[in-house]
Amino acid sequence: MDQNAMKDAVGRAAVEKLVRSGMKLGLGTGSTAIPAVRHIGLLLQQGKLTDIRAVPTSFQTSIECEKWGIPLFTLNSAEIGGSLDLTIDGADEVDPQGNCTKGGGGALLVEKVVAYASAAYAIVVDETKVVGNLGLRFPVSVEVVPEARVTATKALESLGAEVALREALRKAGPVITEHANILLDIRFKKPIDVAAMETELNRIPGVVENGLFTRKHPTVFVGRGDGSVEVRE
Ligand SMILES: O=C(CO)[C@H](O)[C@H](O)COP(=O)(O)O
Repeated sequence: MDQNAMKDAVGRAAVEKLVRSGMKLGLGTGSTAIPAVRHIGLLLQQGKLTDIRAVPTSFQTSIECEKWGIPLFTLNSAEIGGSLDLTIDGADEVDPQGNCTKGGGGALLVEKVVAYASAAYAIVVDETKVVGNLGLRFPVSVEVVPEARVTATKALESLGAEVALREALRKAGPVITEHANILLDIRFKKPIDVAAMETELNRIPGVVENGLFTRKHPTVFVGRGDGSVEVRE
């Protein structure tokens, strides 16, 4: 089974198991979360789901919801009232405890606000994302105000990280996030205390948010090459 089919299968499995009519849903960003959004859209169009109120985590997700007619709100909308029943999102890496890193698609700031405002949290990944320790192979994303690029880089290096400014692919210069910030990608040489590091990174002046997600205990759906989906509660 190719990777796209695996992402489709894992997104569908999470929606089938967890999404119910009447829910207030956080919808994630990226190539694994979007098939879950599509499946919700399909079920709404078929009348198998009703009264879904969705909060998207990015421009990409909003566009996908618009395509499917999924009703969109913000966390501030009266219809949402700052809390969600469930969020489904992808991840860059997930460890055996369900801690994960996010932000490869640059949307970590709203993804974290939405995740931490959700009663239940589900992560959908393919099997290549499952690791023993976070942040050694795929970098942890750190969203920083542009004015703090150099000072934050030095502070991150003093925590033992290798730091790289995320460059845009088809534009000269850095990636600019949906909140007009830059992203520093940091990689560690040895395993870190992920919960402590999530707090520590946000203490650096100019850091807006970081891509370590350790305060939720998600249900993790892992898509495998043979087409099966493992559910880790
Ligand atoms: O955190 C994210 C975006 O900010 C994504 O969920 C994460 O990067 C995984 O994306 P993909 O499923 O495309 O690999």
